[in-house]
Amino acid sequence: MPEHHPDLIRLDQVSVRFAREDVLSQVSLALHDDCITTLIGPNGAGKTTLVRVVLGLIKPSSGKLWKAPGLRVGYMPQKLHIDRTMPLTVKRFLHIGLKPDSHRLTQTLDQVGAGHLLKNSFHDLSGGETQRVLLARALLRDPQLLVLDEPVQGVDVNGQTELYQLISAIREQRKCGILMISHDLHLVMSSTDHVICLNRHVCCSGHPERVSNDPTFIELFGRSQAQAFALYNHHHDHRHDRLDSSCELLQDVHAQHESAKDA
Ligand SMILES: Nc1ncnc2c1ncn2[C@@H]1O[C@H](COP(=O)(O)OP(=O)(O)OP(=O)(O)O)[C@@H](O)[C@H]1O
Repeated sequence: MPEHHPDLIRLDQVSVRFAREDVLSQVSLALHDDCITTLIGPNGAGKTTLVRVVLGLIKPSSGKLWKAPGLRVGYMPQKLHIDRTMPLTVKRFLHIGLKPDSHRLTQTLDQVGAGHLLKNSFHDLSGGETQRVLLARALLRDPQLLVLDEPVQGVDVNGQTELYQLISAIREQRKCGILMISHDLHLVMSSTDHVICLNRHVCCSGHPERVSNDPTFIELFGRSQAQAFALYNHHHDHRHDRLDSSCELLQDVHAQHESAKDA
């Protein structure tokens, strides 16, 4: 990782234990300004748990977590369940718990290609539109670190590529750090600076190319996946060195729902 990119967060030998089982074991990592770090690993590998540690939603059972003082974090959750009986436009959704002025709101929605959705019902958005609105919500915090938990979930293949391109563009424009969970190695590798391959512990980490050739990566994902990536990596020709907590949000949504019921 380039040394001129300051650390935003450092984990030192962090372990998380649920019901006497180590879900994370002695994980050490650093997240940097203006760098995309992609977290990969099989189901149940502890990826979301690690993200929740980074967000401060889970306290490590042991080890240390350091955050840059005053760090602003924007979080795009994997899923968000909002009661459909609650009428909710995109505009209202983006105001919950945040107080963006209308210029900033419009500007941010435009940045994610969702400016035309402002007055639409949040419930009726497509998968890709929902992800863009969730991304806009994370960006409204003007984050120094953007944390994206499977940002293309529920999006069709073309939409996935567009969303990953959008994430790269956001990093280019804002120079923020990005931590992203992804299963789409072939789509994200070209814009990723650093890959962490997790299976409850860090199996291997580093530059995408190095990780794809690591025996533990091949063991975890299979040779065909590794070869598919190697092929992709061989053919592309661009540079590698340049790419709110859902709990809070849900609490805010429920508070609004309760006050709407009381009114
Ligand atoms: N609060 C909890 N209490 C007990 N066990 C938990 C808790 N949260 C997660 N786990 C367990 O920890 C393990 C890792 O879960 P986690 O959601 O972090 O994995 P993941 O890598 O994000 O998986 P996926 O790719 O399927 O989303 C799983 O076995 C899960 O059941």
